[in-house]
Amino acid sequence: MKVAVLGAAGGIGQALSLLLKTQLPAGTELALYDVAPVVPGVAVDLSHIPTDVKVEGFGKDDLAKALSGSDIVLIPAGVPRKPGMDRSDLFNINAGIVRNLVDGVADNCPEACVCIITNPVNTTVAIAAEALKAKGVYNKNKLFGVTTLDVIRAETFVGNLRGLNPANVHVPVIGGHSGTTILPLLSQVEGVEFTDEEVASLTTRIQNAGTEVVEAKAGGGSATLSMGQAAARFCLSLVSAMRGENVVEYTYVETNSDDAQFFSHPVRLGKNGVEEILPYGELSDFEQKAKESMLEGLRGDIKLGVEFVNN
Ligand SMILES: NC(=O)c1ccc[n+]([C@@H]2O[C@H](COP(=O)([O-])OP(=O)(O)OC[C@H]3O[C@@H](n4cnc5c(N)ncnc54)[C@H](O)[C@@H]3O)[C@@H](O)[C@H]2O)c1
Ligand SMILES: O=C(O)C[C@H](O)C(=O)O
Repeated sequence: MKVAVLGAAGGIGQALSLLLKTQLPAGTELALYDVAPVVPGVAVDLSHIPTDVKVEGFGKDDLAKALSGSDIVLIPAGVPRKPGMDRSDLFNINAGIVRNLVDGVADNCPEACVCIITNPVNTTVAIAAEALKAKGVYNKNKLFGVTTLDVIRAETFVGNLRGLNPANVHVPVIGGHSGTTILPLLSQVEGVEFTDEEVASLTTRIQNAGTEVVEAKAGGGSATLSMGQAAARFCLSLVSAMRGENVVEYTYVETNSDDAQFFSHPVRLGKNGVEEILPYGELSDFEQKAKESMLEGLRGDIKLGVEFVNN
């Protein structure tokens, strides 16, 4: 098994690579690619940790070597937000970065599962899909927008509010990954009841959690450590599924449902990526209204990505 991290020298890339070096199964290869000249050093640094995961660093001219033979490609390459920006403000820079890297995936490891972290995820996943289609290698079961951070935040905030261990709390989060497109299904949290006021304030907190970090970092970037943890969880779930285990994660995938072309659902992962897209169940009146009012924006975000590649 080979896992490649593109953007491995960045805030997310380094945290994620550390977690993968210590948690991937023995015998895995971990390829770290970045345009930043520090990337070989990040790989050397990690290589001194005594696990049976072989780490190699690849500089900007070696994308093909980094990707060749990869089974899973994680993409956190690109610029993060500063205070006052929306995720959509990152489109101008990050759209081209994702397009180029996904072209590299199509040329060097077209069968790999591709996990997009770079914002705006609502749009960059559509860009990745269209780029893979243009190369004739798109498989909708192998393209994922990583929305796990919304899930782990929701679990943390609910656990903290109720004095529960967040590790034992499970909160479905559907939709997209920005503002009101992030829709936590608090009505489905087992064993916990919320007042209407709690639902409203928790939903807003989960939707604005990225901004909470951006403001707290005061110009120093966005979530990197919690995102590293979230992406590692998603990658390790995918690895387990590829090795035959039964794993379900919430992730932004092509559904072609009435909601939107791409939508976060509970997804049963398997040897070939998406095994089955599971229904997200019954919504409360609050959740149904919140879903209806965000769909147009989410569809617009997706259209922007489709047009970026095709126009
Ligand atoms: N999906 C999510 O939930 C989520 C969460 C947090 C951040 N993000 C997004 O992840 C992205 C990265 O955030 P970060 O904090 O790690 O940023 P960062 O600036 O710390 O790191 C980004 C890295 O990408 C590299 N890079 C830039 N262009 C590249 C290219 N063409 N090829 C390879 N590497 C390239 C940079 O050299 C840098 O090392 C941002 O777009 C951010 O908005 C997504
Ligand atoms: O908020 C951001 O810009 C980064 C990320 O999408 C997050 O949710 O933390």
